[in-house]
This record gives sequence, structure tokens and C-alpha cells, in this order.
Amino acid sequence: MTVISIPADSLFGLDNLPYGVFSTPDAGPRVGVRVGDSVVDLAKMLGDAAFAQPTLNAFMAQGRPRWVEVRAQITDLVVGDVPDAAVHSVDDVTMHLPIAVADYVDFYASENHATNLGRLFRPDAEPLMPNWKHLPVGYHGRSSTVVVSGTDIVRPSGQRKAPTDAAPTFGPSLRLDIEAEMGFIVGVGSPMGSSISPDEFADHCFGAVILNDWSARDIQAWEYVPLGPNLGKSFATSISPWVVPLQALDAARVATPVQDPTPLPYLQGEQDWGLDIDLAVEWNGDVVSRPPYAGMYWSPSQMLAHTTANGAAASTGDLFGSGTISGPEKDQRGAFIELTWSGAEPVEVAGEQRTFIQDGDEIAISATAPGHAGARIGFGEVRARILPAGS
Ligand SMILES: O=C(O)/C=C/C(=O)CC(=O)CC(=O)O
Ligand SMILES: [Ca+2]
Ligand SMILES: [Mg+2]
Repeated sequence: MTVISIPADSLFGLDNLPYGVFSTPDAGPRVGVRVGDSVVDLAKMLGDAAFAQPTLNAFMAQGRPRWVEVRAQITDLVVGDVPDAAVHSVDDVTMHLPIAVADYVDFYASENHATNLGRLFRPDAEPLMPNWKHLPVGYHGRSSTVVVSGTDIVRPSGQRKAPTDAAPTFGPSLRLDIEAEMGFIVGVGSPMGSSISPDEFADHCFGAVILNDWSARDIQAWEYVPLGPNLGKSFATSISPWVVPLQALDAARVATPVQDPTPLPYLQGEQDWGLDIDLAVEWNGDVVSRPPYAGMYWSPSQMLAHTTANGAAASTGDLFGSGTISGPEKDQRGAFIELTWSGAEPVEVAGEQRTFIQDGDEIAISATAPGHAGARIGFGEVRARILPAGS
């Protein structure tokens, strides 16, 4: 039997208990919970076959009463003796994509980001479109190219045309960018023809991850009118491996900024689902930005309500991105197109002047939030290296 020790300053204490899918040299992908620097094999500790699966989907589909029960069981059991065979060091495991991604929708919920991108993409128009403060604007992304942290990203090629070019050309993106976001995962869906209200959020949303919505700005700028992002974003989206349960975010809940005009009734709820999550964006080892989630205009509960308001089904494994998280300050911008003002204002990265991402660059986004009693909880990180086009 093993007694798991949790370092006093751990971001993975009993307040957190995030779920992930891990493998070891002797056994394939299965569900584990992170406790300090250990990963506990849940099928071995709890005996539920849902945890012997290579994704969290079977467990997530069991619903909130079961999520609450399992969290309580874990909290009780991991402070005692845990069977040796159920405990692994985080350094000895390989992490996998934690969920089978069903549908993927990405929103645009930061007013600072939307205003900055409006200025950059549409300099002659009002930065915010007239709909922006009435509904959480989003688009459907590509679920099959959602990958876990650590997966290399190959620079995409595509069609691009700068305003000064006579004709479009096809080739590797020259303006490869990140978008620092949070991703929310649906545990229990809703049938086609029904909808989820903002105050039903916790019955449906299982938890959250960090998400990097890789974006090829040159491909995007040429293709997006009038239907929105497509190939400029569909080549890859990275998520962190540990899914922080919604229950662990209780102490992080805050009100969204005042929403004026008042949203329509289907977007109104009694519960606060703004979240006080602090992100950090690292570029080749240098922190270049610290986006604050707490200022996001639209809450994840409103995004899920909006997604289902027309009767569209929601499914176990649906993933929705918050949209790029940018705060009001320059060093709080969650995309390099904003941070460098479309390349006009390079930033210093590891001693070099940089605008967009170069081959071989490594980007890591980490995040923490308040836990209980003044402690903090961590989301870990989403990290990836860029390989040359055609690799
Ligand atoms: O305003 C635009 O045309 C483009 C906006 C984006 O690229 C942002 C996007 O993907 C949504 C977001 O992450 O906030
Ligand atoms: Ca995005
Ligand atoms: Mg993407």
C-alpha cells in the first residue's frame, strides 16, 4: 500500500483532483486522477469499468450525482492507503487526449480581444459588430484535429492573399499564431429539440481545460468573409491533458462584467459563471502575456445556453472554447497578432525580436485559479512545438 504525499504548495491538492487519461509502459490508456505528483488509476482504486476506458466519456455520461460521489470517494480514499498498483508518478506516465471530442465550437467572448481583432481585420468598420453584445458569437470548429498537449503542430499551408497581392498563392502560413483560451467539456448533453438554460450549466458541464486555438492569420484573413474561420483554424487545436472538474472551480466563480444591454431572457441566469482563472503564455521559455479569464464578457453557461437555444443537441464530449482571452493591458493579450499589433510591434522572445511563430518555436499556456482556504489549483499546461510545413 502507498500513502500519497501532497507537497504543501501543490497546485494539485485535494481541492483540485483533475481527471485525465494516462498510459504506462505495461498498460494502455485509462482514466486517472492527479493527486500531488501522483496519478491514481481509478479503475484499480474504485473498481468501476467506466474508468478502464481510453477516454473520460463513459464516466462523464454518468452525470453530476455520480461526479459528486466519485469526487467524495477519491477525497476519502487518497488520504489513506492506496494499493501500490494504482499509484504512478506523473513522471512515469504518458498523457493522452482525455475525451473523445464530439462537436467543437469556439466562441469570441473577450471584449478586449474582439475589439482588437475588429480593428486589425476591419480597420474601416466599427470594431464590434452590432450583434456582439447581444449574443456570444461563435463558429463550429473541427473536432477531429483537437490534440493533446505535447503533440507537435505542423505549420499549415493554405491559400492567402495580402491586400497588395494581385492574386492568391498557396503555401506555408507566414502568420502562424496562438489563441489562449479555456475549453469547457460537456459531460451530459441534451436531446435535439431541447435547450439548456444558464442555471442548468453545472448539470451538463463536466469540467475545463486550457485550449490553444492555433490560427493561421494570413489564411484566415483571406478566407473568412462572409462565413467566418475555416481552414485558418481547422488544422489543429491543442488542449491540456487534465480536466479540472467544475466542482473544483467553486472558489473561482465570479460575476461577469456588467452586460449592457441586458441579454435576452434565454441568456440570463441567477448563477455567476465568470471564472477567476489566471493564464500565462510562454514563448520559447519567456512569459510574454498573462491573460485574465475573469474579465470575459460572456460566461461559459451563456455559451452553452446559446449553443442549444435553437434546439441543437448537445453531446457527451462536446468541447467549447471561450474564445481568446485578452485583458485591457498589452501584456494581457492572448494572441500574438494582438500582442505585436499584426507584426508592427515585435516583442522580445528569448533575446530575439518576434512577431509570428517560427518553425521550432515552443508555446506553453498554463493556468491557475483560487482553490479553497487561500490555496491555488492548477490546470497544468498545454504545450506544443511547431514543425515546418510538410513535416
Ligand atoms: O474578428 C475576426 O474576424 C476574427 C476573430 C478571431 O480569429 C478570433 C476567434 O477565433 C475567436 C476567438 O478565439 O476569440
Ligand atoms: Ca479562437
Ligand atoms: Mg483551432
